[in-house]
Amino acid sequence: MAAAMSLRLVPLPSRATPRDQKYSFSLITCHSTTTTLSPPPVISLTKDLKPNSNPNPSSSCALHCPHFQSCSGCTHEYNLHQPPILDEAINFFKRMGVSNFTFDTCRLWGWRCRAKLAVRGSSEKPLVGLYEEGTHNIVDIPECQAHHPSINAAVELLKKGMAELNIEPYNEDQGTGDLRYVQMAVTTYDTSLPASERYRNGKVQVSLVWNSRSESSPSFGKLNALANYMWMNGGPKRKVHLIHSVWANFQTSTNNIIFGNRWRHLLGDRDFWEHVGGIDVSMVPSSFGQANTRAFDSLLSKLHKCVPYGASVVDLYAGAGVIGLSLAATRKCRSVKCVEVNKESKLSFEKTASRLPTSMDSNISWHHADTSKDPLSWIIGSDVVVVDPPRKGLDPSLISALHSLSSLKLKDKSPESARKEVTEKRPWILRERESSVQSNSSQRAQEESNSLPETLIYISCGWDSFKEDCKMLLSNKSWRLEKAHGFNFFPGTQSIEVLAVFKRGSGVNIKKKKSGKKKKT
Ligand SMILES: C[S@@+](CC[C@H](N)C(=O)[O-])C[C@H]1O[C@@H](n2cnc3c(N)ncnc32)[C@H](O)[C@@H]1O
Repeated sequence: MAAAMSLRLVPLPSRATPRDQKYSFSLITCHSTTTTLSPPPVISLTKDLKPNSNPNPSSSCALHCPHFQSCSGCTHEYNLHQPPILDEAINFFKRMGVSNFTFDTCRLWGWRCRAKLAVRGSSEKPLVGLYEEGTHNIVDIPECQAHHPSINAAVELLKKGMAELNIEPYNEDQGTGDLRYVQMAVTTYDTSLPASERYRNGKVQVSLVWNSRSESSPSFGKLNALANYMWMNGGPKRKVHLIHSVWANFQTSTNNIIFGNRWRHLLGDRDFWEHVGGIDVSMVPSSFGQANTRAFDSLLSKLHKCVPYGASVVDLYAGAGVIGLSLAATRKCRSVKCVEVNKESKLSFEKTASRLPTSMDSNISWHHADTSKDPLSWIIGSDVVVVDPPRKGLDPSLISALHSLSSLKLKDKSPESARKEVTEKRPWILRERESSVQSNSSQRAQEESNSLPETLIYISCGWDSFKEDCKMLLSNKSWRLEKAHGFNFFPGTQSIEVLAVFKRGSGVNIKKKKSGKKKKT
């Protein structure tokens, strides 16, 4: 069984030097145990957050993973509460004018609720894991400490099924074999269990990426047999109900894109629900989902506090709209527009929206669109812009649009002129209706306003791109950085998740500019 953890706050050892005492990190020690997973703790390392000196590994939170170094998934073994990048983040934000940067850490093991794993090797001895750094060799990671334990258990079951049914893993060189990848996503939302037991009893939605074009290919029988094996041995009739559902994805391409375009639900519940940000969230396997469900939930709690009640919000790079919809529900937003390029996310958005409280009076819509095309048209009319781009960061056209806002306001003083210039270009008006979804509890027509956003909330999983984007946003003084928080989304890796809140204008100067302009007219 995978190690679980307990966390406890302990006083500093009496031998601690005055220098050590400055670091709030020193107050935390971790103990790896073999007990089952407890509910996820969230620990805020906020007070006196200072760059780390030279932490002593022996008193730190260690990974304890047998695959460390051979597997490329984790890059550091000790002090998991303090990713090495944290020092740099603290210093960066200080330079950008934010000295009260906070960092929330979360569970250190068993945090990954979503994993995409390559399947290679042979049917008798399948390897299911990640690539070894810089090679095309797969490292088998049966005891991965980052995975939710249900993922490791489901992988073990999969391997047994492959061996029994003689299922050949994919061979990259020859393009032969059946099973290429597997995606394992865990739901920890089983309301029949007490809340304290839900996390550790997570159930797995298994997606088998099959090396064929469709259900009509000759190997479909084998695929069905494997799905049935997993269901019979891990489904609801077993003492330990591990498998939530089984899906197939068909992919024959020789490039390294994991999923093909064709999906088929095979067994179990089609609907997959999780509860984050105060709402029930539906996730189809083809849509983006956050890997660290609990840490995402704590990020959403913090994010909610940054959005005024009744605000009009645009959620760019929205996926299935989890962020936008959770804001709609918790902040009673006047309107929420979600913009996403992956059309597969639409279904999840619709299902999630259908479970929102019926009493909500909010215009909610999801748009299948590329944020980089005419981004200004999405931004105008919103009070708050939320961006959660992929690791590569914001599209340059979006940065330019965000830059141009202050000059726009100065130019277009009359609402009529702004409306004339901007409204005609708005994609949610011009695009085909079927590419968007509107969920409107009051049947009120979509409000169109020409207000410009005062708040920009940037959620980032790519530290390097965030730094560049942040510098760009601040460069022409159209935005200022108000606050920033970090989250330990990926313990054991170099990555952190950042939530940064920008306010429009450079502060005092904006007033001077406004009054100067007034005098002229
Ligand atoms: C980091 S994910 C965030 C998803 C969502 N905010 C969530 O938390 O579930 C980034 C999302 O941006 C989408 N995306 C990437 N490029 C895009 C673009 N140019 N326009 C719109 N969406 C894009 C991806 O498909 C993905 O769903």
